[in-house]
Amino acid sequence: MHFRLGMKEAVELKSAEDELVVRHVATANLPTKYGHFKIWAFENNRDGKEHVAIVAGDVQGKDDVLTRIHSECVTGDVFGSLKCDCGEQLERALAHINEVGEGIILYMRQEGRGIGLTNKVRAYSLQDQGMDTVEANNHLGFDDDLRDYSVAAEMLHILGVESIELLTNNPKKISGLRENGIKISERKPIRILANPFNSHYLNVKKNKSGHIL
Ligand SMILES: Nc1nc2c(ncn2[C@@H]2O[C@H](COP(=O)(O)OP(=O)(O)OP(=O)(O)O)[C@@H](O)[C@H]2O)c(=O)[nH]1
Ligand SMILES: [Zn+2]
Repeated sequence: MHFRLGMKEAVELKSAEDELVVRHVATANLPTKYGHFKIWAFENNRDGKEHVAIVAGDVQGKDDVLTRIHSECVTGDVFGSLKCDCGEQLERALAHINEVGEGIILYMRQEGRGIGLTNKVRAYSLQDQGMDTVEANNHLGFDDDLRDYSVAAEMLHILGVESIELLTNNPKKISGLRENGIKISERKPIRILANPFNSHYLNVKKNKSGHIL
């Protein structure tokens, strides 16, 4: 049978297709050098990336759960790059949440603030030639930050937290999560000492990207 959708049905179909769906797929024990956690794997229809949650203790139904939303940084998190503060922030957050005994790290695969690893290396190459982080992104045709926090917010909803204390220096993360229905009772800063390779980067984060440093 042949039929045509009216405008109203077509619009409804489109919004149903666009609706964000995040699903919890599996949970397993994850012993680490920082302590024992559980790892939760999720899938979603927005970016198709494999975001995970690292969870200490029982967070379901709890208020003020200590939480870090960490954006993937392969260079910093894996290779110990000194160009940024990511690796140290991740280690600090894992150790701190383990100490407290209850908390969440969302490891979001938003490499390079959402431009991906290859483009971040392109940006680093421009930085080698004198540009700062923001200029390099703009030169490549990207905004300085492409991250969106809707998938992270849905992961927190699925984990069942009532409210969180967010470990961050980035006010955009706070507003991005709040816009997606997450209650943030407090912001907790992460203080990392600068080194000769990242001091300029940290200054740009403070002066151009609005980080509280
Ligand atoms: N495009 C680009 N991304 C970078 C650069 N340096 C680090 N990143 C990425 O930036 C992300 C981390 O974001 P930051 O702005 O450093 O910090 P944040 O996560 O927003 O804020 P905090 O919660 O305070 O850590 C990671 O995905 C890194 O890969 C860079 O020079 N260019
Ligand atoms: Zn980094």
